[in-house]
Amino acid sequence: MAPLPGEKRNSHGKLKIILGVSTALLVMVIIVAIALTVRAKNVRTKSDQNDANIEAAVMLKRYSYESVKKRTNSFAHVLGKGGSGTVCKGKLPDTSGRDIALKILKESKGDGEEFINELASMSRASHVNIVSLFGFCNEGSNRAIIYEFMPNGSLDKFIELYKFISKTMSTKMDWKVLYNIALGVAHGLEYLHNSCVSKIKQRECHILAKRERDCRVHCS
Ligand SMILES: Nc1ncnc2c1ncn2[C@@H]1O[C@H](COP(=O)(O)OP(=O)(O)OP(=O)(O)O)[C@@H](O)[C@H]1O
Repeated sequence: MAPLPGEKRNSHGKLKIILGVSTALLVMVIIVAIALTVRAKNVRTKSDQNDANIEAAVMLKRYSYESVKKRTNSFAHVLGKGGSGTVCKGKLPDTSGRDIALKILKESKGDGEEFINELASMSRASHVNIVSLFGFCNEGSNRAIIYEFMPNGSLDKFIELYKFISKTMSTKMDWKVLYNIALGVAHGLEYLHNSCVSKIKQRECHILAKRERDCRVHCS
């Protein structure tokens, strides 16, 4: 049965309403999608700028947690443990592949401002008798500091080993070696004391041995 003229007008009207609503919905979806894309881009740009600002402030390279985890073989080789974290051996996540000691800080709270400020003051200390900083990682609660690797570890253990070797080989300890170690450490401490890096003066310092005659002050 053919539709009555009134029914036909009615279904045309319904179609127009459906088309109108669908077009409005489509336009809304497009606007929301564009707004979300622009917002995500702004957030990304802001976070990139933030990363660049942090790197500039601390004058150190920032590495991702993933890259340091990979280059320390998932923190497999533990060198030692301190009050604030664990130190692992690894390689610098760059093409140099230099040996590093990575200090993974215990789960840390806060927005990391204090961590960044401390890194900034530590990174300003540069001296031949101070253990160098190579970089850092700051991803949420995953925070780590990358130091140059000191193959002979802490000086007290190195001296013990040196004493042991001298004893077993019936040789005398070379006082020149000890004198050079003491001189290097004194130079490092003197630099820290007289440099303008005020915050470092309040830090705990240890002596680590790189080679027989090359010991450096390590501020952790
Ligand atoms: N750069 C490094 N190279 C080689 N070994 C290291 C290095 N840094 C630390 N270690 C080893 O890890 C151990 C712990 O170092 P860490 O800096 O955590 O000591 P700490 O000063 O007692 O720590 P904290 O200040 O957190 O109490 C050291 O005694 C040393 O054996």
